Amino acid sequence: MDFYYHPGSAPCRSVIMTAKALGLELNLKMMNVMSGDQLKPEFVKLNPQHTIPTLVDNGFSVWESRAILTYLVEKYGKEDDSLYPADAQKRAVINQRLYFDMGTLFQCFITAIYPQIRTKTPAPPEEMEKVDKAFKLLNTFLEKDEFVAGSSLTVADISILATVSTFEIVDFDFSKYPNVAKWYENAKEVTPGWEQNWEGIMFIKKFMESN
Ligand SMILES: N[C@@H](CCC(=O)N[C@@H](CS)C(=O)NCC(=O)O)C(=O)O
Repeated sequence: MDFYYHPGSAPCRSVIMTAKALGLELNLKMMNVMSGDQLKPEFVKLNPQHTIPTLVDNGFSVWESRAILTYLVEKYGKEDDSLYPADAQKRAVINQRLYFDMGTLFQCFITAIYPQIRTKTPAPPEEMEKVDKAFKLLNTFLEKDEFVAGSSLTVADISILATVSTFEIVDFDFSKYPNVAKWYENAKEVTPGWEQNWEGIMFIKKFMESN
């Protein structure tokens, strides 16, 4: 399976962790989006949206990290795999969390935190308010259960773990959100591939320090 990625990208890291959880080997193909690798015609043929992560499984090309995560579990996981169980209501909660991650949590990373990484300027207060609101919501999701979508680790935890850990680049204080802080400590312990995820975070930290 060819996997087009960059270690600094949270969506890419969520795929790496999910593959590890499923015991899958990825043929890693590093892409430098800063220098435009994703715009090369041979890549645009695979993914006209020219985004990473992109997975090519035996000629079948799929992108959008959360679509890749569910594809991998459905194709290569166990029957009724706990990472993405078959039950419609369990799936609905997992999907809700995945869409929350894509549309709200990761989105506010892009608008509030990413510019700080690129230009070292603090985010406008209204952008940081969106971050606060997103983390408060995540804290609420974690009121009853140990994991973001119930009592066991799912692809929603893996996707959100990739996002939440990326906030560490700016030394984000999780202690204001105690359920999130507790979940984060546990998720780091129990998620396969956490070490590779952390290497990606360190990669961005070094990039920030050297620029
Ligand atoms: N929602 C997408 C986001 C993908 C994305 O925006 N990837 C960025 C890198 S993190 C990218 O490929 N940018 C290059 C481009 O859009 O040309 C996902 O989760 O896969």
